[in-house]
Amino acid sequence: MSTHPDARRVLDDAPTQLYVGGSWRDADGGATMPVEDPATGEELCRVADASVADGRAALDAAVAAQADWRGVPPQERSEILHRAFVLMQERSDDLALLMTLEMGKSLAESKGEIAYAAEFFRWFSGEALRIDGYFKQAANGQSRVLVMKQPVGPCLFITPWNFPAAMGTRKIGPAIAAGCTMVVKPAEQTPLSMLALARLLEDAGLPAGVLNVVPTSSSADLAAPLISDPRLRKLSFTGSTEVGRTLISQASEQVLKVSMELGGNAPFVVFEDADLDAAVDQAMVAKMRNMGEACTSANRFHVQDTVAEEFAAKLADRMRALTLGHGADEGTDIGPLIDADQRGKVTELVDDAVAKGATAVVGGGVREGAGYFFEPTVLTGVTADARLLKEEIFGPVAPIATFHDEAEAIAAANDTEFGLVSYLFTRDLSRALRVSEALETGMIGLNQGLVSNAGAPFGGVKQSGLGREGGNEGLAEYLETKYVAVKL
Ligand SMILES: O=CCCCC(=O)O
Repeated sequence: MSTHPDARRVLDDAPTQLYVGGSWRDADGGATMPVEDPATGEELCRVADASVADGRAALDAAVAAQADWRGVPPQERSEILHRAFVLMQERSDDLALLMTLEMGKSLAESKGEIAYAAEFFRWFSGEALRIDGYFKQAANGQSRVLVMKQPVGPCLFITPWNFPAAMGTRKIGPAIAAGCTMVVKPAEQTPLSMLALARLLEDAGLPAGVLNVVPTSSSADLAAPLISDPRLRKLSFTGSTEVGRTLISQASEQVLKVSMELGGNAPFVVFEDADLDAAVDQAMVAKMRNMGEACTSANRFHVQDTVAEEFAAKLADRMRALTLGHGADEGTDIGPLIDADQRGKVTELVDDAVAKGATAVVGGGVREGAGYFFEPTVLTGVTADARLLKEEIFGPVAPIATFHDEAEAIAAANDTEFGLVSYLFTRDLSRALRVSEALETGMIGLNQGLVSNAGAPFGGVKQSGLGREGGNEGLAEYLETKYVAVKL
């Protein structure tokens, strides 16, 4: 258990029941599941473990609330979101500590995530006021075209453990703005942050039944009947491509609208004309944010051969200087990975690269002792057949490969079935635009290692997903377009 002076209080105050139809209640039969501290492996508390029947009750509540909720004026929906934004800032310290306890990231990172998560409430409180349509004369002058936007209807959100608040608010924010009701199934490892968000939205005045939260240890069993229920109108998921594929196929039965934020394999491309120190600074952000447990994480570094050695040495120095520890402890830079499975996968990928000829300049293995720690690692001499160039690492490991010219860099960057984000470092404007046009990803960090922004369209191409979250595009995902042909 963390020695942070507020840890016990924050855990004792945290809601641990299901939130359904505006009431807090136990799961069917009183079932509970443990929440573990990944830094120590200890049980922090127990949370209600929703059954299939609890999931159905949550959808019943969302369906029952939909008719009234869509009639609530945009200004009221906007004000609820704005109050939620303010409350999130007021509660930031406690929400961040709760997140660190259940997820492991450092307190500074958790505070950063709470601030980022709150921005989705602020952004969509504005967007709620800008839902429009249009009226025009038909081309032949004989009739009129009236176009209106309406809420899609009840949604199911399946959210991940790596950003337990922000991946929720960027679905919940636009759904509230558009007038949709929802059921949220948070990740089994991190239910506390989502339940705390439900309490916050209740305090912000969100009417009963608009948001329902059902943590469960039986995700697939709970989700499947909801996805095949004809009353559900939309499914939004953030997580692996493998699970996303299954969900898309289940959703096809009812021709559900889907938004999928799936896996990534982000290339971080450094040309010899880049500002190398700035590139190293941004590499630390792109690689080490969230201990590398992010779909946006720089998965592989492609560095021009003339500067690769210098880049690797500078990156290794920065990685060596990081302090591993409990996320709630003063001075911790890097927390643990989420669980033994995740750490096992990272270990396997690093061992594979080393067996095929890579060298660990720093790190390379697990940190022994309690918790799921993995050392910050830089690998050089990574061969083209190493699995970690193709698979998402989701850990603090930076493999460095080299390229000779621009064409080779683009080919290497695009050599993946994923297409979420690329990072590109160059001081040559023409090259920056040329390469940006050639990169097959939904987002590009140009001379910066972070693309996240509530006001921008986040999302991928290829097998990284469908749809966009954030920006104006994020609201459109929750609106249907209806056209009325008007005979004068
Ligand atoms: O795993 C994906 C998380 C994306 C976090 C972000 O929005 O930056």
